[in-house]
Amino acid sequence: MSFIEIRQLTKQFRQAVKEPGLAGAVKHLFSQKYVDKTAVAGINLNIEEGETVAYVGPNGAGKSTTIKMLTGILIPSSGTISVGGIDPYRNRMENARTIGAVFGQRTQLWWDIPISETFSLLKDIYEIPEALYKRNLDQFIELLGMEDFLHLTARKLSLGQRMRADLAAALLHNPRTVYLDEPTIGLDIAVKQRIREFIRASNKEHGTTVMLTTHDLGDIEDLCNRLVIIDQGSLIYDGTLAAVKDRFARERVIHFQLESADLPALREALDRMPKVTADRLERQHVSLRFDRFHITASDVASAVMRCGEVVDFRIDEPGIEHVIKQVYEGRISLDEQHAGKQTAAGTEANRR
Ligand SMILES: Nc1ncnc2c1ncn2[C@@H]1O[C@H](COP(=O)(O)OP(=O)(O)OP(=O)(O)O)[C@@H](O)[C@H]1O
Repeated sequence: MSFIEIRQLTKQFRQAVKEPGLAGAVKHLFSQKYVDKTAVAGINLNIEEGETVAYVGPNGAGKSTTIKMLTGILIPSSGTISVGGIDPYRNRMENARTIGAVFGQRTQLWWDIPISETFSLLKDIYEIPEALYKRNLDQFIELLGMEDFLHLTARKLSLGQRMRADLAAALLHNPRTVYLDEPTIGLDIAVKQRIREFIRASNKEHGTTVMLTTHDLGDIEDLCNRLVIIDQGSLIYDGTLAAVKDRFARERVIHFQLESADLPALREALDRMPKVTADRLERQHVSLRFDRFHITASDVASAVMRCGEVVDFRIDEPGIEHVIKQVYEGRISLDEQHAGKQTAAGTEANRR
């Protein structure tokens, strides 16, 4: 049995349908209409203890809803969840003792209490032994650089300070699992780095299982050994980031700086070349996107040189950000991976 087991997990929300304007609002008072919105549509997922999983997808894909069901905040419409043998919703108290959660958009700190006192209250709530509390607190203060704002109330903290304090509060009791929903949103790069280092250290030192939702590809690259992509409530990929990169980093963009170019001739030449598209087509700047498995960079360059005088050129590989965006937008299908052809940890786990 895996540490986290999710079976056929589904969540539907009832959403009120209102016609626009005041008339619509009044009409709704007398005859309410609702539609059922499926936020999570039959997800199956196994996660082993100590894994660091990025749970990503476009806006509205169902990420936060899944995390809320895992933390026991929301009850599934159907399906089951087991986290370390516990059903998070039915055993909310027991579950809460073994997990930590950070929701980047909302703080869990007491607004009007100094951060140091919040930590001390959490010690009592979670019944953290004195020695462990002291050791964790000292380490967290140092790793997260919190010394300067421990005496301030949450209300007075900057976003970056607040996120660090939230993270420390979530991990003070050494939870076996942490759910991080956008933990680096809106933060500058220095604070992001600190937070990522802190999460890495916790995973390494305590074997904490980490499930992270993020729109920041840097978070995934720095922290996660497994990538799960969800779209419209369903899993569309479960594997490694490296596997996505290997398979899809086939696209290249070649940029030319030209003295001048015969654009109509170049357009005609491009029409004859498969899998080559123009990102930019101007007399002095041409950027062409091509599939390196279909055509070589030198063939693309030769075609451009026949239509103009090339002064300089450069070839770019697409970042993983671009690849994932294309997956979201449905331009790249990951069905092959999802069918289990790859051997990534996730798919292996899901076969068991
Ligand atoms: N309490 C709710 N009531 C009604 N619909 C909801 C509720 N919570 C979420 N939804 C809907 O469920 C879908 C999934 O929402 P969810 O917040 O899980 O997406 P997400 O992947 O976390 O998106 P984002 O990246 O924008 O945070 C969305 O269409 C959303 O409008």
